[in-house]
Amino acid sequence: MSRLTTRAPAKINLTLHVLGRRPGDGYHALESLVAFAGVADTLELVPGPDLTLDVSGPTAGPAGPLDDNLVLRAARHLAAGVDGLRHGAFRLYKQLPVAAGIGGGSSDAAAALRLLAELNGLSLDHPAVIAAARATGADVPVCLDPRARMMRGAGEEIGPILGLAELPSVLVNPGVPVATAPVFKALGLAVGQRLDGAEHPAVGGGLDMEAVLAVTGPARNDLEAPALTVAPVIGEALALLRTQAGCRLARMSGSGATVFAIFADDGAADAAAGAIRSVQPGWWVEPTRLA
Ligand SMILES: C[C@](O)(CO)[C@H](O)COP(=O)(O)OP(=O)(O)OC[C@H]1O[C@@H](n2ccc(N)nc2=O)[C@H](O)[C@@H]1O
Ligand SMILES: Nc1ncnc2c1ncn2[C@@H]1O[C@H](COP(=O)(O)OP(=O)(O)OP(=O)(O)O)[C@@H](O)[C@H]1O
Repeated sequence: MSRLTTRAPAKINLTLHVLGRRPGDGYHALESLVAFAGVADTLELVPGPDLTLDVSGPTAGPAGPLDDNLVLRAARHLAAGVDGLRHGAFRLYKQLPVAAGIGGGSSDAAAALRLLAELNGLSLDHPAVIAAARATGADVPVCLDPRARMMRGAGEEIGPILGLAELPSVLVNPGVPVATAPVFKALGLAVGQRLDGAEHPAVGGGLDMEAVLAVTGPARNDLEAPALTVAPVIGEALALLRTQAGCRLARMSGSGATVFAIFADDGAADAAAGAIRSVQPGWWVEPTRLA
């Protein structure tokens, strides 16, 4: 087999409810409606005897040391679970912002597992693939087959594909890296603590845009308030999106700092992206679709 390639799209939490903090590992129990954007990193794999990684692209530097890259970590986890796993040379083109709440590293890791699964004739629901995804990070399982779904538990419970309508959107990252752990910590929950009334509304399949807005509008991202204490500029990004014509919903993704807005149509999303870029030329601003 020659070169294999795949895209690693940005993950967007359209909603994120924190139900409490689990006894044992102290991870937070979540319910989140996750969708994926048209903007992506790209990953290729040239099969060969050595497991290696080369990273290029505008955000290659912030992604950190090669040896710690989530692509290699995921590959090592899979190799530990599959005797004689075939691997090779990965090449990652990194353009998603890093430490940004859009699961860039998780999506890269999941992309690596997809390519390795393809090379080795493993299905994505093979127990070793799922175990490697879980061991690599909480967001990796939902990124394995990147289509809109509910995610529960600490990220390990993945619901069926929902088949959401494509949502014209704009993603905005105000340029401040935000690490995930301090945002969860700022919630201030004790291990074992449960939050009452935090349940997520039921989400059906095949929703059109109005139905998605009807479900997501009254829902929340419970990490938005703690993230705002860590990076107040998130509030400026949200305010700027909310003043754009055709904005139907604006919210933070994941643990921030990236915020997204859903627009009435692609034209409104493009116009909003242009307007935001002209006011904030240093920010990462991408019109896209979520699904
Ligand atoms: C905020 C989300 O992005 C929402 O999709 C995820 O829950 C976080 O996913 P992630 O970045 O892949 O998270 P990991 O790298 O596994 O964990 C980073 C840190 O976040 C905290 N963490 C993560 C997930 C979770 N459900 N509860 C947590 O408390 C833990 O302190 C953990 O040490
Ligand atoms: N391929 C990669 N891309 C980005 N970051 C990586 C990668 N591999 C390792 N990292 C490290 O992982 C950390 C988290 O980066 P990432 O961009 O995945 O965060 P995030 O967008 O906040 O993720 P999430 O939404 O899952 O919380 C970074 O600080 C970086 O050093």
